[in-house]
Amino acid sequence: MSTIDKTQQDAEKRVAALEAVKLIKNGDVVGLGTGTTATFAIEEIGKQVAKGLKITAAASSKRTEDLAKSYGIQMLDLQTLGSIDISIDGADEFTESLNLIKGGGGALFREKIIASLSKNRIIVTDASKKVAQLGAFKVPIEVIPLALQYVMDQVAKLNGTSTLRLLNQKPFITDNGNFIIDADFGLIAQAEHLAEALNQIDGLLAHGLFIGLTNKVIMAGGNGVVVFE
Ligand SMILES: O=C[C@H](O)[C@H](O)[C@H](O)COP(=O)(O)O
Repeated sequence: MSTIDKTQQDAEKRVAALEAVKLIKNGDVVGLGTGTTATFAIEEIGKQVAKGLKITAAASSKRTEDLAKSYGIQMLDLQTLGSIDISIDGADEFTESLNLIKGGGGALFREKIIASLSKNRIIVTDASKKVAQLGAFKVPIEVIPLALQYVMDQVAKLNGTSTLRLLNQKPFITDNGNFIIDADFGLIAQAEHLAEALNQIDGLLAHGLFIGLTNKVIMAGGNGVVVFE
């Protein structure tokens, strides 16, 4: 991607994020996503908190938690939360039917917990994330390390090709101490079925197919903001 494209994409991410933050009300418990788009939302929430917005929040990753704290946002422990009023997060791909692939940043497990707890799940994206069919982006899968080969073999039975995610030539380690494999299933004809099949695999902590976990996608593109709900 050229610098101009990246600048345009960042501008779109920011517009979408700011639009989502307008939905937050005083007193809300807010779920904070992870990634570059969620970061724009967290920065804006921080500005609103400085101006007097009263909220508490839960983070989907250590880096989000650190960022939110740096903006003075009061953080809650996800472990003790029974419900979240609104969550704002990014996505790697989405369809008009509001199915997503998430986990490009490796935060999918906590993001899924936040989405599951949340009453109003908002996804913010630039226009590049909209697809007719999921699957050009590989499906991130968080795996308990000792089950790595087993999970890769099960993924192969579902016609997926697994690649262990690396960082500095070592396995990428999630906030939960696990590995990520990026699984290529090609274009996914029936995302619901694949999600169900992946859910059955022991040792697979979470996969990046988010099915029925989104209320609204706010997408910003060259022609302004489009909302899918
Ligand atoms: O684990 C990371 C998350 O699922 C992100 O929301 C996703 O990867 C999109 O990230 P970004 O907003 O940086 O494109």
